[in-house]
Amino acid sequence: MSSSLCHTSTSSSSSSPPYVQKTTPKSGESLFYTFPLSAHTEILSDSTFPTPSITSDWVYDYCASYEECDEDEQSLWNDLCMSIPDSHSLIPLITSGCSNYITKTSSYLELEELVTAVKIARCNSFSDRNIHPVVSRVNHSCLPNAIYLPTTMGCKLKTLREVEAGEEITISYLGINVFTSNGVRNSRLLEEKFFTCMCRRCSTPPIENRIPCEKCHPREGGGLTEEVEFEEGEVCYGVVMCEKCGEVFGKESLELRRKIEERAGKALNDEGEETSHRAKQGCVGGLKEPTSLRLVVGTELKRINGGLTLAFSQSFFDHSAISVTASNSYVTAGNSYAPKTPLGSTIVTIRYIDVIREIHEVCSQILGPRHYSTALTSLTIVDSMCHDFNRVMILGEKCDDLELAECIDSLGRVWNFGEGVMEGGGGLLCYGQCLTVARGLSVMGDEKSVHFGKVWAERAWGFLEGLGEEGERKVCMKLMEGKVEGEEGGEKPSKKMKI
Ligand SMILES: C[S@@+](CC[C@H](N)C(=O)[O-])C[C@H]1O[C@@H](n2cnc3c(N)ncnc32)[C@H](O)[C@@H]1O
Repeated sequence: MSSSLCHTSTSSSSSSPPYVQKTTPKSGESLFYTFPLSAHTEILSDSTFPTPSITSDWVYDYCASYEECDEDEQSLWNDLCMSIPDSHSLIPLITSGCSNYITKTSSYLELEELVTAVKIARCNSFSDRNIHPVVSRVNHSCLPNAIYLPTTMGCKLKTLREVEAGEEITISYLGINVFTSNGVRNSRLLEEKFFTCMCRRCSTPPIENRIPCEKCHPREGGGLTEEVEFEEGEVCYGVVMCEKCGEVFGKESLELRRKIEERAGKALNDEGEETSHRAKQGCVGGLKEPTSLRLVVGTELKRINGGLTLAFSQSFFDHSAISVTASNSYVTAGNSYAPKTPLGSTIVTIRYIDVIREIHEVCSQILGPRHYSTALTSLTIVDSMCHDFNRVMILGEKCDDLELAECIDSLGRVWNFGEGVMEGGGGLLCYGQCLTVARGLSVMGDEKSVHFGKVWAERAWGFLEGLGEEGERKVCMKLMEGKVEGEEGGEKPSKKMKI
């Protein structure tokens, strides 16, 4: 598409907006843009409704007959109340033609009405509180062509790629989970937004959860080694069947993999209420500072087919650390607090990031490098390292070169994963971390590092050019010119990650 033919601004000379709202059979009211748009163009900006809140108290107050409900109904009420964040918006009720609910403030709502109202609020609000008159009509796609960006007064939508005239505008409601498998994405959408997505990505075979074949993969007696992992030419992958030898993955093996995947997902999504709320809808996510968790470490050995011996703590599947080993012994990677007694159990305190490191090790060895759990746990580790690098650089010091090299190595794989799963997904997934390593390399000061710093800055620029904040863009531009951090009053970039 020629960019000269593309619409570049939302300020159309005609009085009607350059988009139309139409009803589609698959997803209800939808937004279509009338003109072609180039990548990273502002589509529209929107206001936010004032947001009176529906609190748990509110729900109880307006329950018609809680006292009169039978036990099952009361339990439904209780679940409903538990599920309402305190700042939930009342406005969706108005926008969805439920304004009669508002006028009923002096009377009570029936349970069924309220359940409907809360569902409407759930489906239409951003960050669990903001309703936007136009943007709340934008549907979801797992291959979105637009991104939601909050602003001080409301929000705006920008294109992620070129959009053809008359094409539907879509965003992702999934935050970082848009990089997960078809099954995970859809169970989240069903649970949180009450629909099943049927976008192009959902109807094609998944690539985000491919696992190495147990039969033709050379890993007798243990997990994959880093060395083997990345000789991708020799490694065969499949979701339920190996693409090369046709071996069907056994039930037990898939079950174990599913459990590991679930555990990783739980760790990634449980890291903080704030983060998971932010990641729920719209596109702003973010990884929090590592927090401490109390862990129960117990160990048992389990043999699965293919000669792989896995020693894992039972509590790994609840909230704990895990160990992988090649033989009958076991190790507790990086966890000096853990007891060396198999089947024993004790309570230890371990940092969140250390749990992620252990889970990542398991994901990497059992699920392989192409699996989203491996990539996303790796991203969390990279993000944590970037936090540390930023702290060091604020003090005017250089990053530890070995740590920086390790971080860059992992970031390269995360980037490739993002690019493979979604077009332009590398930037979407990790542009902030790319910028940090670019700074780290630039601060190193030698010619080679500065050169590689430019390469990483260019990667970040692919996203930041049209979608980043001004401060980030300035820093990125300086790094692309090969200017060392701090020169000419270079600003510190935000370490925040946006999804
Ligand atoms: C924020 S609203 C979007 C506007 C909505 N289509 C309407 O009619 O008001 C979210 C709701 O739209 C529907 N929806 C959004 N994306 C969808 C998709 N990819 N497939 C099916 N339904 C979708 C679901 O009912 C979802 O709960």
